[in-house]
Amino acid sequence: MSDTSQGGLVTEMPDITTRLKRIRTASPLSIRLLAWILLFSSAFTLLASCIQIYSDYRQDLNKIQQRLDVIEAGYSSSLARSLWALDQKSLQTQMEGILSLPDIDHLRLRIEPDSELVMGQSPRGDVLSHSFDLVYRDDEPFNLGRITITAGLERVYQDLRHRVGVIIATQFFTIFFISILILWIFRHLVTRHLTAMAGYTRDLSLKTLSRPLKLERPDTPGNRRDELGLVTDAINEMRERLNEDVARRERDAADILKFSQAIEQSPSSVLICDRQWHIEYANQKFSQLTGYTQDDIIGKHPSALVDQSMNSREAWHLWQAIRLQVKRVGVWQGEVNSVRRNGERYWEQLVVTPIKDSNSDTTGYLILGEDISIRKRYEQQLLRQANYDVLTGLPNRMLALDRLKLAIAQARRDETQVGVMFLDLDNFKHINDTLGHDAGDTLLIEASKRVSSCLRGTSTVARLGGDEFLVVLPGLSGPDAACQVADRILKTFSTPFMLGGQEVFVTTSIGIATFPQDSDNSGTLLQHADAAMYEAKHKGKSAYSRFTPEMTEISHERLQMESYMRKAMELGEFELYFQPIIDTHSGKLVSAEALLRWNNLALGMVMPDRFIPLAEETGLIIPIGEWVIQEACKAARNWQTLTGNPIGVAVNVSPRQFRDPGFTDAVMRALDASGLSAELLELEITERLILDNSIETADILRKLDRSGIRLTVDDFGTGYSALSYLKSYPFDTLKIDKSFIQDVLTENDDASLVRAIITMAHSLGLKVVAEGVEAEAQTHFLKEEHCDYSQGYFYSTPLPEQDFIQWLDTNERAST
Ligand SMILES: Nc1nc2c(ncn2[C@@H]2O[C@@H]3COP(=O)(O)O[C@H]4[C@@H](O)[C@H](n5cnc6c(=O)[nH]c(N)nc65)O[C@@H]4COP(=O)(O)O[C@H]3[C@H]2O)c(=O)[nH]1
Repeated sequence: MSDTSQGGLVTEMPDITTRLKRIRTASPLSIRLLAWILLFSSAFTLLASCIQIYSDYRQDLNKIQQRLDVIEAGYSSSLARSLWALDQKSLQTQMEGILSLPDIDHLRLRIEPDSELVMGQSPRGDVLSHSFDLVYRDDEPFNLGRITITAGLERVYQDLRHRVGVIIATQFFTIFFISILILWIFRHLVTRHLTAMAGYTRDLSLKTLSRPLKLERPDTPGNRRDELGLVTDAINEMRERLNEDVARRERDAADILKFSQAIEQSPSSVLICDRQWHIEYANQKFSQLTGYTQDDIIGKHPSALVDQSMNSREAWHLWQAIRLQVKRVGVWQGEVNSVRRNGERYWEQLVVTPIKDSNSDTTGYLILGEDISIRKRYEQQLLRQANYDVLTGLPNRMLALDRLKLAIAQARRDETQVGVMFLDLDNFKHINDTLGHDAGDTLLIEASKRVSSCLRGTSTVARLGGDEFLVVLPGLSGPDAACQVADRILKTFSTPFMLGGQEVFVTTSIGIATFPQDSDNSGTLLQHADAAMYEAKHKGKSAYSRFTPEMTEISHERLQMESYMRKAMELGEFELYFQPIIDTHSGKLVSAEALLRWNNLALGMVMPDRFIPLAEETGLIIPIGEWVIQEACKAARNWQTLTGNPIGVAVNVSPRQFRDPGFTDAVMRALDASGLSAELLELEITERLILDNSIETADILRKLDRSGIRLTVDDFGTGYSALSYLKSYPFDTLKIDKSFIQDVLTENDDASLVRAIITMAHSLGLKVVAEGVEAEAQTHFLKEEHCDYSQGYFYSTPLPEQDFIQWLDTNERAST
């Protein structure tokens, strides 16, 4: 039994507990409500009951009063008669009759003159008395006495109490049950839902956000419109908004994480500074690059990280300039010599930009850095290569010309003179042929040392190529000073050279021209010195000659060539040769370079190196160049028709031609006329042209690029070889000058340079053509180094158009 009862208890417990819980959770509002209902309804019913009881009480009193009035009306005359007749029995009967009436407790009859008859018991408590005279009417009225009837109110009061009790009891129970009913209805319709809402809101968290609030009631339009429905909607809307906010925050957080990881793992070093340029953040790459940890540099100014050899004032000026430019232009880019923690210096390319918020207010600065030390080293090496002669270590033609121009400018200011000497070793070709190239090289090195030993520190001796040297003597007091130097040079050549174990006497011929007497133009001074040198050679070797105006006649030849050239177009003396450009890996033809030849009756076959500079100088290059492009496009279209394959054509463009305002139109016309697609035309532009860095150059290049024409930097390595410039222009291809390819297998320096150029070009997205490939071994090297295309005698020499078509035919058959 006990088990069963315990079992019953156990099973009932949760129900009771939940009920209690519910009552506890529901009680405050319900009980308060119940109390208010009871209070108001009790007060109301009490008031109503009081009014009711009072009115009943008044009615009872009225009834007694009416009864008394009725007694007076009914009994006064019969009592008076009985009294008149002294009929005691009748009187008594009547008085008993009155006494038997309800509520009448006592009668007092005062009979005139002084007797009194009393009947009934005198009531206790409140009474209602009524008296009237007993008058006998005969001829005249006789007042026989006065009767006083007393009605006790005890019964009325008892009734009243009873009624009050009944009313209060029924009202209480009615109110109580109505309240319970109301409470139940209210709980069912309202408070249980409010409790559910409270529970839902209490439990609401990011985990439960996806669960909407649902009340346990039918989903009817009426329910949806009532207050509970509105509050539920409001809570669910709030939940959805929170959900969206949370999702947005999660997305933002994921984005922020992604960006911060990208910055942290960026291959460039990243510094973030606050508005006062104090470093706030540095990424891993920065630490790898500089050796500084975040803690070392946080709060510091970036100027603390630049080259220590730069004094703090310089560093401050540099950062001041950066700050100003960033403020004005919005970005600063440049190369800075920075220092690692271990004191090692390195070059980095910096880009500094402001970080702006949504209101475009600067909140900090971003400094991106890239280690360009390797590129810089190669650039310097290339620059050296471009400016210095590898064999002798002397400046080359280009640098010598620069120095001559500088010396002339300086002399103009100081009103001094500049001597220009052209030196040529006599019989050098003969020595080279008989004693071998090594002896030739030794001679050139030794000769350059002897010439240098005769000069002051401000003078320049340069090797122009072969056995030709140029000496620039700045700040001379007069022309004789140059002659003295020439004398000294001739003297040093009087001692024999040790070449291949033998003593060899080598002499030199020197031509001298002086600024300003002979010319004020560097180019003309060189020509004059050249002419004077020929004069010295004619004099007999080991001599020097000063320029005289008569020597200009020598340039007569040049003038003649110019006049022939002017007629060459009309006479159809120009012809295009084509040299194949081959895919290094597959060995297949990709395109051909158009190379101009001039067949002149008097001069014979003239090579472009001889006549193109003159054509440039005279401006004839513009019509000639236009003709070349037209013919080249026509030829390429023809190959396509013949072979069914698209074969490109590369055309050389000289600087003057490129800068001609009609150039781009001429190119477009040639494409239109031939029907060649623009992608098959490639324009080769020398590196020197882009170095002028002018806006027009960039504009023309971009215009050509937009039309689909491919652009190549020609003769790369012979100019300033600044790879950084290449980034700014839309070039597709870079052509390594043949001078590098020639010695690629014998000179380590050349090999490493070619390797570096290919790597750098590829990193800039450029294809590479190696020019001057003459041996199969070179093609192996180029394949290993992933050089894209090759061109040179190994594949084919430049061929007249008909021969090239034949070559195409054989080559096609060979490759299929
Ligand atoms: N040693 C050696 N040389 C090789 C080899 N493969 C090709 N070459 C030569 O190297 C030169 C390559 O042309 P470039 O560097 O553009 O240099 C060209 C180019 O700058 C200029 N040129 C040629 N045709 C034109 C033209 O139509 N317009 C302009 N503006 N310049 C031209 O004249 C220069 C000389 O042209 P070319 O005498 O035809 O000389 C050509 C070609 O015959 C090789 O394996 N070994």
